[in-house]
Amino acid sequence: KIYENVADLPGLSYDFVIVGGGAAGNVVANRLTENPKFSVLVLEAGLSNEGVIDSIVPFFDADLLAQPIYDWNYTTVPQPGLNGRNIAIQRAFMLGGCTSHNFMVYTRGSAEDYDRFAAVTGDPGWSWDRLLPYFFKNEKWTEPADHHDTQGQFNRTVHSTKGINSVSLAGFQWPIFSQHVIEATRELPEEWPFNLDTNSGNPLGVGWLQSTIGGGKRSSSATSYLGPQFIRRKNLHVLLHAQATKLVNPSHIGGKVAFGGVQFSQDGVLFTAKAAKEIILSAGAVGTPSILLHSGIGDRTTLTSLGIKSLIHLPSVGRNASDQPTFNAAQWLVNSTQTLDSIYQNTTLFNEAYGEWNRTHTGLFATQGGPTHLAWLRLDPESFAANNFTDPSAGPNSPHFQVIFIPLGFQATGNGITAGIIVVNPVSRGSVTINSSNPLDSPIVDFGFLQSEIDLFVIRQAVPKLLQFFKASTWKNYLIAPVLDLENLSDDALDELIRNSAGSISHFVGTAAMSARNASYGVVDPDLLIKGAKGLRIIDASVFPFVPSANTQAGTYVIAERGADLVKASWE
Ligand SMILES: Cc1cc2nc3c(=O)[nH]c(=O)nc-3n(C[C@H](O)[C@H](O)[C@H](O)COP(=O)(O)OP(=O)(O)OC[C@H]3O[C@@H](n4cnc5c(N)ncnc54)[C@H](O)[C@@H]3O)c2cc1C
Repeated sequence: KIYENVADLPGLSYDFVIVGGGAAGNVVANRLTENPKFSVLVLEAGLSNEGVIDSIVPFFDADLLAQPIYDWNYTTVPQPGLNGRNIAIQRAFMLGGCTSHNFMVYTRGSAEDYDRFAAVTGDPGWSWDRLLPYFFKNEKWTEPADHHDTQGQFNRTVHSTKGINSVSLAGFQWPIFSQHVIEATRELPEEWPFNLDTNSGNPLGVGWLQSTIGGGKRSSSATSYLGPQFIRRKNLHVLLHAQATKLVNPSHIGGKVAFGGVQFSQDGVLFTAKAAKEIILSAGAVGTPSILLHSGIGDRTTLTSLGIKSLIHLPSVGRNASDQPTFNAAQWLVNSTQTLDSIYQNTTLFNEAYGEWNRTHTGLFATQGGPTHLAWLRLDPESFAANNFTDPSAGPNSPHFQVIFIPLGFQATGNGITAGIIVVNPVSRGSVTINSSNPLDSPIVDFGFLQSEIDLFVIRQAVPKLLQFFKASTWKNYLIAPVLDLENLSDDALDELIRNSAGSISHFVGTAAMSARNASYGVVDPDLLIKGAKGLRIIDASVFPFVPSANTQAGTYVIAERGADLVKASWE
């Protein structure tokens, strides 16, 4: 059951207390309550997702992001790599976490990404082969809203229809634009090969977009893992408007620190939820390290200087943060009215599309207002060596950059298209720190964007490769002109443009990374237990040792599915 008010909860003592009802937290809550003997409380700081139309209609994703009440409204510190700009950090303040407001793009990454997790943690359980069953537990492959013929658009054998969270091909395909993208892959099969399914573990190439959408509606962790058949379980309680402040009642057991409960604030009043078995932090890559630091888990010197009693000296808390920078300046005006610009510029078309969605959950609004295809590509490995860089990818079958093809030029008048470039293996690292002992103060977040020259290099090298794609003859009568003449920019001018315009694709991870049991760094062991603590685990995007070469929700779901099994294995 979902509660809005702490006074309505039957009690405050549970077997498991999960902090954060986001991508990961709701998976863990669902899986643990499969066992009727386990009682679970989820503490979620944000609002309900129920009935929020901008979270339900896929096309309204951008409208939702523009509403501050559904966001934590954090901003980064000035980013030297972005010429000193601060950038907005989008983090959902609602049940379902970022899966309730994200762009719904479903991508898993490469097999090598997960094999690298297994290698750095020394636990083969994190390898692709061992995680594939967890991808399948998560994914419920669903026919697209328009029931179009999907032959040649995906590989059924790498998907599962038995999971919980819906995934589908787009319910509206932008046929003219899509045809050009596919035709260009035919013209340039060496550089831009078509890939039937980029979610097979071998992502290289260009493939059709897959999204966490089912029946023309967003499928979030709240609508799926807390769906009606689950949330009615007697042993599953979710409390909204409950912001965890810190872990409390520490004791020492066998040389480890155990915490008796989680302190949280509702309407300015503090309460404590007790966990008899485990506390699980799933507050995301910003929230989780903040709670740890306020609980005395982090770098001892920093904590002591803030007047916080240090309980576990773990300097890696809040370090190793990474996000994938994105550069969206490759835009063209096009000779077609069939782009998203037409919908945004024409109220009649907009209302017709909304009417269709309201009647049948089909049409333009049954898919997000974004990409039709994604490409995952490599740069020449020798170009890295020639510039004294080490190849940052997880292996030869993993990409260096992603391209998102969007039939939208962001034009006030006329029509256009955009091809966004994303650095999928950033080497730059940022941090989450605190500068006060008040847990309700905002943490200090640094993305460290483009601090390592190699990240800038990847974008600079990707630009000419991208321009080459749009030289394929199929585009000839379709493209009118580029919005910016990227082709004739000097390297210096391009670097400056990148630093002045790059932004975040909101794939922030790694702030409480897992590492091998005996490693001298890291925050959690391969079982996701906090080093030096007892009965305390982290299950969310904070534990990624590296960001996978993917959008991060699928990877987070999989960490949570396996994480839930690790918890169960300890207690069943
Ligand atoms: C704008 C945006 C677009 C994105 N688009 C995509 C996409 O298209 N595809 C994709 O794969 N990924 C996308 N992502 C990334 C993906 O959604 C995240 O990686 C994923 O949701 C992370 O899951 P999580 O469980 O770690 O954290 P979250 O999903 O953020 O969940 C954390 C939850 O904890 C709650 N919380 C935080 N602190 C506290 C506290 N102190 N007390 C109680 N509750 C707390 C939060 O309110 C939130 O509900 C996007 C992210 C954003 C922000």
